Formats: sequence, structure tokens, C-alpha cells
Amino acid sequence: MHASLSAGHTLVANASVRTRVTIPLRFADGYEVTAEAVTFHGLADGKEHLALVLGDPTAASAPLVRLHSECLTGDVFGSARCDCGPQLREAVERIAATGGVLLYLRQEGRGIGLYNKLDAYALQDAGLDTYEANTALGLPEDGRDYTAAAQMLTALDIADLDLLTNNPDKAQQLRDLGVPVRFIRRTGVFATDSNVRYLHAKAQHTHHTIALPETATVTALVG
Ligand SMILES: Nc1nc2c(ncn2[C@@H]2O[C@H](COP(=O)(O)OP(=O)(O)OP(=O)(O)O)[C@@H](O)[C@H]2O)c(=O)[nH]1
Ligand SMILES: [Zn+2]
Repeated sequence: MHASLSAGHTLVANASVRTRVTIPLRFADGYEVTAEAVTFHGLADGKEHLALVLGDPTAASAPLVRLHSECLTGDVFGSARCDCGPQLREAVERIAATGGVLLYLRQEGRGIGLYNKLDAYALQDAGLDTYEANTALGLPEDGRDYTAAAQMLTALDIADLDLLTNNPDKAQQLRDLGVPVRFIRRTGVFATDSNVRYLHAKAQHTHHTIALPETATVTALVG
């Protein structure tokens, strides 16, 4: 990867916008908003990552940005094993309200892919936590790299930004890539009986800022 000075704030190679197209979004709960979907040439990992521009990013001093990693089971089918579906829904509305961008990153299963994630779920059902299960499969706990995200933000002329996340690694990686993350805005906490063990592991192991009540349910589910 060659450093690029012409790209503005990032230390990554240039990517460019390929297509911008308007998509009216309609969610299952009736919420509707219009997004501008943007595709790119030249992304570092060659994946088909998508940007959704919501509201007017130029209206805010620092547009709100979310890096959302693909989760087929949660985003599409509403799986309660994780919090991805509600986080995605929340992010779209919050970003649209102030203006910003949602990057939908093709990083299923924290980068290990769908089939491996489902293998990891099987191991979790046998008692391992979400990180132990990846390791037991010989895979990284979290294989995500946000270089392509930095390229997309640069191509969209997003400079200072506020990042919507509970995951400190996303902000750290972006800053290391030269992206000026101003503030971190926490997402909501969408705990259910089915995902509380997963959320607890993220808070404990990777220092996600997820405030979970120390309820009997949590204690019982966390082994
Ligand atoms: N390997 C693995 N991946 C999982 C599991 N549960 C969810 N995922 C994946 O984890 C990713 C969640 O991504 P994000 O929504 O960006 O969540 P995050 O990294 O916790 O960060 P924030 O939501 O921004 O706080 C998605 O790619 C899911 O497919 C699991 O048990 N194992
Ligand atoms: Zn998920």
C-alpha cells in the first residue's frame, strides 16, 4: 500500500467513486428514508463494500459515520444471536437525522465469512465464547481491516467525522490510517436473552463500551 498525500487526510491509496444511485429504503417497522448508494473503484481488498449517504453530510461540522460489518443472519433475517439488525436500523435513522454515511462492509463474521461464523456458532452452543470459537477453528478472533473504509471516506470527501460505535478498535484503526475521528458516539445496547452472552464477551474481551446490567440472566449465561 502506497501512502497518498493527494488523498487528503488518509495514509492509504486513492479509491474513486464508481456509481451514485438513489435508493428509497423501507424497514420492517415502517421507517422510510432515502439513501444515496455509492460504489467504488480501487478498494484495497477488492470487495464490494457499499456506502449509504444519508441526509446531508455537508450540513454537519463532523458528519456521523458508521462502519457496519456485514451480518447476513442479523441484518437480513433478524437473528437474535447478535445485535447487528437493531444496530443497523438505529444507525440509519441517527445518521439520516444529522447527515452522514453508513459504510456497509463485506466483513461477515468479523472477517471469517458466513460458513465459518456458523461453525463458530456451533462451537458456542457447545460452550465456547465468540472469540474462543474463532480461535478453536484456527481463525483470527477479529480479522477485520478498515483500510477500504478509510479509502471510501476519502473518496467521499469526508474529513472530520464522528464515529458511531462501541468498538474501540474501529476508531483506533481509522486514526492509525490517518482518518480524523473527532468523537465516538455509542450505539444503543440491544440485549436479548439470546445475545447477552455475546455482548458480555465483547465488553470483557475487546473492551466494547456496552453497559450491561449485572442481572441474574447475564450471570447465568456467562460461563
Ligand atoms: N465470528 C463471529 N462473528 C460474529 C459473531 N456474532 C456476530 N458476528 C459478526 O460480527 C460482526 C459485527 O459487526 P459490527 O456490527 O461492526 O459490531 P462490532 O465490531 O461489535 O462494533 P460496533 O457494533 O460498532 O460496536 C458482523 O460481521 C457479524 O457477522 C460470532 O459469534 N462469531
Ligand atoms: Zn450479527
